[in-house]
Amino acid sequence: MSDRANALALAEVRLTPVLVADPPLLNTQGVHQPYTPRLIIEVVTEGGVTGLGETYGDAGYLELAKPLAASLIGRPVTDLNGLPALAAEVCGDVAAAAGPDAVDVGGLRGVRTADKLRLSVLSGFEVACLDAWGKAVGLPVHALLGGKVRDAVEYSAYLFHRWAAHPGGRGERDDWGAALDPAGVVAQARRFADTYGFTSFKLKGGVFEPAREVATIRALAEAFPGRPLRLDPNGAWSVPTALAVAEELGDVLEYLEDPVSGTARMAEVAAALGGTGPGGARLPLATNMCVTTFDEIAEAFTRDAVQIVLSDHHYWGGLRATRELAAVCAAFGVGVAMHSNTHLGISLAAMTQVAATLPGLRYACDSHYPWQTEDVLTERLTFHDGRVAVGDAPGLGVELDRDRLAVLHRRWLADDGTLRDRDDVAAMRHADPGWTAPAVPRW
Ligand SMILES: O=C([O-])C(=O)C[C@H](O)[C@@H](O)C(=O)[O-]
Ligand SMILES: [Mg+2]
Repeated sequence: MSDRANALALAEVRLTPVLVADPPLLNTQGVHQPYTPRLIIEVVTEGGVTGLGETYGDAGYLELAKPLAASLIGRPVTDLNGLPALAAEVCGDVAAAAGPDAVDVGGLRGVRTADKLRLSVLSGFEVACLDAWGKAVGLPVHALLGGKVRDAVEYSAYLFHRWAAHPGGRGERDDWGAALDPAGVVAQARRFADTYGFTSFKLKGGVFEPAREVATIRALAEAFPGRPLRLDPNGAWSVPTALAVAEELGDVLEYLEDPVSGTARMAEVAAALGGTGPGGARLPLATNMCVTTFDEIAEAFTRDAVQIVLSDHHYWGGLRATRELAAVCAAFGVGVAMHSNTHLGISLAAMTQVAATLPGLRYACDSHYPWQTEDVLTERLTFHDGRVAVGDAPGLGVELDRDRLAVLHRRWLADDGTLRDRDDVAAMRHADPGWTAPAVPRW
């Protein structure tokens, strides 16, 4: 190996699970726990460069990350195409943990398959390797992906019905207050717009009966005339309910996200929707639930079940897989945008780097980041005019704050295991002891 290649070989990989404060955000499954698990990955090259990655931190992901971390030692950071085969070889047979109908967090992340679990883990390593590679050669990650086509990536305000505080005084308190009716959600949207400059708005639905959520979208449309609005009940509605909501809101929605559960029902809704929406065009359906793997694309696209796929680089297998997804979507005339789950700044930087390289990205991306008051970076990423600037600093352009990392890791160590897996249903039981995962369709 040349000296240069040797310097790019991996000498050390560090895994640090953390628990991150999360507000009491409501969704159709329940409510967010006061702390959510994330996994921070550091890869260190022989040349002394450290790359950062982040992915889901639930126990099942962490278990796969350990053997993958060990097997990376000695391999070059540039060997990204070798990661899937390596993960398949060393991560063991996780099929038992992911039966045929398994889902993650009640379906909020779509199906749970062995392949997808592996991809969700290796994506964190891919990002860390890209960061290290970029830092080693003095190039931003977007350059390693072929170069940026925009200088800033637009994000939407991610609106949630929420309580002022977690039940029983658990967790941290923030100053957002409750948002449980149209006025509360409009006030939340106003603060997002004023603070971050967001001009498009997504409401997490499926929490209250549809008429109440329709009224909230109407209130948002009145408060922000002409602005793109989305509603996402996470598959909680029946086909007739979805069609009724589409009929009522077709003139103000940019798209309707996962109104129903599963490709077959999405196809039914899409087929029935001809003629609604602005100018008589069909109101598009978006998903981050029924198309979350390459295996699910063929059926969904040939049945015209979805018109926009919300990619999530974590579970699609990384930044390069996200670009492959975008290419497949483009070939089928399907739009692409970006989904988010609670995440920190490393993932926001990764999302921004890859989004900057996608020519066909026409929708503002989702991000939970403004809800996260804690981070592991020395400097938080910032939104201006609803956008994150795409810098040209080497790698992801972010730096780890070791003290913050240690604090959030200590919280993970101190937990007795109840918060190490995201469980919105269990969190809801602190407010409503009889709460169980709602049957779908809920309405
Ligand atoms: O668009 C989505 O479905 C999501 O962002 C999934 C998340 O889990 C969301 O429901 C949440 O944070 O409660
Ligand atoms: Mg969604």
